Amino acid sequence: MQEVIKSIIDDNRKYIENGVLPEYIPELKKAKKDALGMSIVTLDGEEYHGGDYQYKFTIQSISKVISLLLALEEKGEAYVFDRVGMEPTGDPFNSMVKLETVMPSKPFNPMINAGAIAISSMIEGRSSTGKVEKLLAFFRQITGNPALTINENVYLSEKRTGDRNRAMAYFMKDVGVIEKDVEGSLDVYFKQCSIEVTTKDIARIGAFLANDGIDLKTGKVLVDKKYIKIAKTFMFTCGMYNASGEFAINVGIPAKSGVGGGILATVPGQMGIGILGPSLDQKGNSVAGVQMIKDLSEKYKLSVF
Ligand SMILES: NC(=O)CC[C@H](N)C(=O)O
Repeated sequence: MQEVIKSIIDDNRKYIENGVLPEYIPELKKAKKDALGMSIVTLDGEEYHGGDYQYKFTIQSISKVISLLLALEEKGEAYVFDRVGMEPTGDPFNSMVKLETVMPSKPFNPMINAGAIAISSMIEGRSSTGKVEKLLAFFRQITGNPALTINENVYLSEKRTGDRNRAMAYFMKDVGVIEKDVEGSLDVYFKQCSIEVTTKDIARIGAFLANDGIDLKTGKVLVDKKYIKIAKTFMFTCGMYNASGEFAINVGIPAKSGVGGGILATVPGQMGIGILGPSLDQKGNSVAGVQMIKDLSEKYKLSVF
C-alpha cells in the first residue's frame, strides 16, 4: 500500500500546474502549492502514509461534515432539515443565488457555505467561544488527535474577507433560517474552517465514517449511525461542490473537499482516505488530489457501484 501511495503521488504531480492557490482568502496563498500527500486508515487500524502527509493545512469545507454531525446529534433531523435542504445545487459552493430565488428560502444542503453557516448557528452553547471549544473537542475525539488547534492567521484572514459569507448569513437571519447571533455563528464557521490538520487526521475522520460512527480504538459509539449515513450521503451528492456528479462517476465514493487543498473520502466498511494538494481547479477541488483518488479508486475498485 505504501508503494502504491508513493507511485500515485508521483504519477499525478504533473497536474499541480493546472491549478492555482485560492485568492479570496489571502492567508491560503501562503500554502506550498506543490505539496502532495496521502494517508489511508483501514478499519483494522492499519495506517499508510505518503508524500507530504505531515504538512499542516486548514480543513476548510471538510469541517462541514463534522459540524453537521454535531448539529444532528444536538437538534435532531426534524429541526435541522426544517432549515437546511437535502439537494445539490449545481452551483459553486459560495453561490447565494438560490437562497432567494427558490422557495422556501433556505440553503439547499449543508455542504455549501450558506448551509454550513446555518448548521454552525445551530450548535448549542452560551457563547461562540464555547461552541467552538465543543466543536474542537469533537474533532479531537474523532481524529484521536488532542493537539488539533485553530490557525489564528487563517481564521482572521477569513473573518476579514468573508463578506459574501456574512451577506448570506444576514439574509438567512432575515428569513428565519438563522435564529440569532449572526456574527457569533460566522465566527464558529470561520474558526471550524481554520482547524489545522494533516492527511492523517483526515483519513481518520474517513475511517470513523466508514466505521459508522464507532471509534476505531475504543469501540465506543460516538455518533448515531443514522446521522453518519446522512453525512456520507451528502458527501456523495454534494461533497465535491458542483463537480460532485463527475466525481461520483469517476471515483464513486463519498468525499468532501476543502479550499485548503484537502479531500476527505470514505469507503464504507473499509477505509478512510485523506489527501492534500493545495493547487485547486476552477471549482475549488484539489487538481492533483482528484486524480490521485481516482487512481486509487480504479486500482482497488473502490467505487460503490
Ligand atoms: N470550499 C471551502 O472550503 C470554503 C470554505 C471557506 N472557509 C469559505 O467560507 O469560503
